[in-house]
Order: sequence, then C-alpha cells, then structure tokens
Amino acid sequence: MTELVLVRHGESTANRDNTYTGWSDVPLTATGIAQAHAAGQRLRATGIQFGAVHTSVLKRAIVTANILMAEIDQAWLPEYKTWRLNERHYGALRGQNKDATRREYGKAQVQQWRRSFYTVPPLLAPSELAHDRRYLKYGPGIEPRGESLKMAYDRILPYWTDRIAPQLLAGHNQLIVAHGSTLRALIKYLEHISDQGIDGVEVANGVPICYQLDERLRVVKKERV
Ligand SMILES: O=C(O)[C@@H](CO)OP(=O)(O)O
Repeated sequence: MTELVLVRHGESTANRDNTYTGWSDVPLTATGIAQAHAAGQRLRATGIQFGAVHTSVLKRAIVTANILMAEIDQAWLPEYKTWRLNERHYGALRGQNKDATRREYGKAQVQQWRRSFYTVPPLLAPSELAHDRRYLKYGPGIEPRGESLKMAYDRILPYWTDRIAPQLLAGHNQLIVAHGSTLRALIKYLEHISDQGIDGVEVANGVPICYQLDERLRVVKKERV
C-alpha cells in the first residue's frame, strides 16, 4: 500500500481578488501562507514519510510545497518542478474578474468555462504569449493560448505515468502540490470520474487529500486531513 497526497496551494492574490489565474505567476496571500502552515501541521500528524515532492513551476504551488516540507520536517526531500503540473491555462480570461464575466457573459457560460471538461476558454492572441524562459527551454509550443480541462489532463498524464506512478509502484509515497484544475484532472484519473461528473468536483486551498493506493494504484481509501 502506498500513500499519495494531493494539496492545492494556499490562497493566492488572484483567489482573493476573484480573478482568473491559470499560468499567471501570482504569490500567496498572508492567508494562503497560514493555510499552507496549517496543512503541513495536519499532514505531519499523519506521519506519512514521502519519497519525493512534485510541484508546478508557479510560485504559489512551489512556496506552498516548501512550507509543507518544512512543517512535516522532510525539507530534504527531492522536489521536482514541472510545467505539466501548472494550472489549466485560462487564455484571454486571465486577470479578469469572475463576477464581472458573469455579468457580461452570463452565469451558465462562466460555469462552463470554469468547470466543463471540454470547453476551451477564449484564446490569447499569439502576440500575447509571454515567451517566458521557464517554458522556452522545452522548445516552441509549450505555452498554450488557453486550455480546456481535457487539454490540461492530456499534458498532465504523461508526467503521472513517467514520473509519479513508477515511484508509487516502487513503494515510495508521493506528495503533489499543485492547482485546482491540475488536481481535478488527477482526481478524475484516479477515481475514474466521467467527463460530466468532473464538473462538480472542487478542490479547496490547503486541504491535503490523502489516498491509499494498492499495488495496481487503485484507490483503497481517500481522506482529507
Ligand atoms: O483561476 C484559476 O486559475 C482557477 C483556480 O484558482 O480558478 P477556477 O476555480 O475558475 O478554476
């Protein structure tokens, strides 16, 4: 039996301001930092010993991961950062206020943009891409102009298959510190949730989700701590 723990970062400035975030690299708020410490203390009480930590290349997840690692007194763990665990890219919605878009486009459209598996948000223009050097090293085409949850799922899964699943199969517990929709994609995969069923799944900031997995990585137990 191996343990897999998923944690969404603490509250970010964009969460506080109710704006679409995606790949925008926004910091944690003071509340978010406190949530990360509290989550780490609860995780420490479980006594889980991890083999490695995986996070995105966005600071709200990285800082949360570092706080968690310190709180569980496993700051020495290998920590792997990958763009594949970045939040789903919100395209041209990034930076806009969610309530303002509800007023402009209607609640149903916003709910579809936020929670449907297949809906792609309005795309950024090619000229609006950031060409950030953290992505350029992978070559052209890594930075999306916007992603549906399905598109994010498809780029997350290879990292699961190549880097996380083999560690779990070898008996090493793994901690993933990522984002609301990255984690919804992983939860969909782990729990075999349908394309429609994933609409209703929400992941709270700073609440560790602990899975016990069997030797074929089937979920035996799920618990929030
Ligand atoms: O803005 C975002 O990138 C995400 C996560 O905060 O929000 P949503 O809940 O709309 O998926």
